[in-house]
Amino acid sequence: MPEDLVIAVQQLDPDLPLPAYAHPGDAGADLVAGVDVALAPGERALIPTGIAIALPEGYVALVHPRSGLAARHGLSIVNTPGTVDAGYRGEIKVLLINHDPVEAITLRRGDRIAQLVVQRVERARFEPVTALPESVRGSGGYGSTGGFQS
Ligand SMILES: O=c1ccn([C@H]2C[C@H](O)[C@@H](COP(=O)(O)OP(=O)(O)OP(=O)(O)O)O2)c(=O)[nH]1
Ligand SMILES: [Mg+2]
Repeated sequence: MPEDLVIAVQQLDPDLPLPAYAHPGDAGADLVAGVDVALAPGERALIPTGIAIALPEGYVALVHPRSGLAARHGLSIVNTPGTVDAGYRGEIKVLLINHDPVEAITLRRGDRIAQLVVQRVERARFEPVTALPESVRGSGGYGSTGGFQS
């Protein structure tokens, strides 16, 4: 097993847990809501998680929705996946949205609302050119290979 990457976490709200993996091998560490929330159908809200982190340079943390909450309640994240930059030292927040057309969603402080995926990331230098190298796909996109059968 590779060694864990150690990430410093500041607990802005000491009663809330650190991000935690539910199982060995999980990619996402669960984040909890720092407050009670009620979301009407279609409503969104920026929810604090009670933590701030210091990612090492060369890493990013992505805030992903939890699939169970999405499937059962229509709960997702507006800007999914949210991007936590390595230099960010503020509180991690989650921009939740209730996609259910009729049911409100009620969440309690401490409920697991999202998951944080830590990844290595490249820093690019964007270099202007007059022509790009050719590729098999070329400029085809947005359904150029077809869609559903129906
Ligand atoms: O789901 C998210 C997304 C972002 N952030 C924090 C960390 C990130 O480093 C910072 C800025 O995010 P982003 O770059 O996506 O937002 P922006 O609208 O471009 O703001 P800025 O101008 O501050 O970069 O906000 C979160 O806490 N949760
Ligand atoms: Mg930005």
